[in-house]
Amino acid sequence: MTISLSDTGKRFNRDWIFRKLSYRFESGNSYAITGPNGSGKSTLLQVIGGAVMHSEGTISYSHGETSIEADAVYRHLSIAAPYLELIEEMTATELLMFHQGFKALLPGHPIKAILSEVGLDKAAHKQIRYFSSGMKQRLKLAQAIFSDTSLLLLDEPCTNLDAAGIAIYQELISSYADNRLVIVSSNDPQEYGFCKEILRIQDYK
Ligand SMILES: Nc1ncnc2c1ncn2[C@@H]1O[C@H](COP(=O)(O)OP(=O)(O)OP(=O)(O)O)[C@@H](O)[C@H]1O
Repeated sequence: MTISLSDTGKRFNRDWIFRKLSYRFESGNSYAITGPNGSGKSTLLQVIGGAVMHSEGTISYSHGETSIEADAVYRHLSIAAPYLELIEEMTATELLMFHQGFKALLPGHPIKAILSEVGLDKAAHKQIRYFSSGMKQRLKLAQAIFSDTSLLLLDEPCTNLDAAGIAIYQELISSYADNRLVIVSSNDPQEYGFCKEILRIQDYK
C-alpha cells in the first residue's frame, strides 16, 4: 500500500493542527509520527486511517497500480489506540472470533495461539471487563497486529505495558510487520525505535 499526502492540513475550529503536509508512506517501510503532547500525532494518524476528515489538501491510497477509495481504506487497515474501546462483555477469545467475522486474521494463527503469543493464554476465557489495563493493551495489540491487513496503525502502542509486554510488542513487530506499512504515533523510542522514517509534526505547523 502507498499513502500520499499532498499539502494536507487539519484544523479543529480555528486551530490548525498541521498544514502543508506532503508525504509518502510506502509498504515495507515503518514510520514514526513524533511531537509533544497535544501537537497532533493522534489526529494525523486518524486522518491517515480515514477516521477523521482532513480540512485541506489531498490524501490518496493505492495498492500497486490500483487506487483505493478513501471510504474503503478501512478494509485494509488495523489500528490499536488508547481511545478505541474493547467490547468488555466479551471474553478475549470471543472478541477475536467476533473481529474475525469481518476482518480476517493472519493465516496460520489460530486465536488460541495468538492469545498465547501476547501472554493472555490464561485469560483466554475471562471477560475483558476483568482485565487489567496492561492485559487490555496486549489484546488491542493482538487484534491489530494479527489482522490480515496491509496498513498497521499504532497509537502509543506500549501504553500500560510492563517490561515483558514491551518485549512482546517488539517481538511481534519484528515477526509480523515485514511487507506491511506500519505507522506509529509516539514519543517513546521503545515504541518506535524500529521505525526507519521519522515525521516530526512540529515541522508542519
Ligand atoms: N475532536 C476534536 N475537537 C477539537 N479539538 C481536538 C479534537 N481532537 C483533538 N483536538 C485537539 O487537537 C490537538 C492535537 O491533539 P492530538 O490528540 O492529535 O495530539 P497528540 O500529539 O496525539 O497528543 P498526546 O501526545 O497527548 O497524545 C489538541 O490541541 C487537541 O485538543
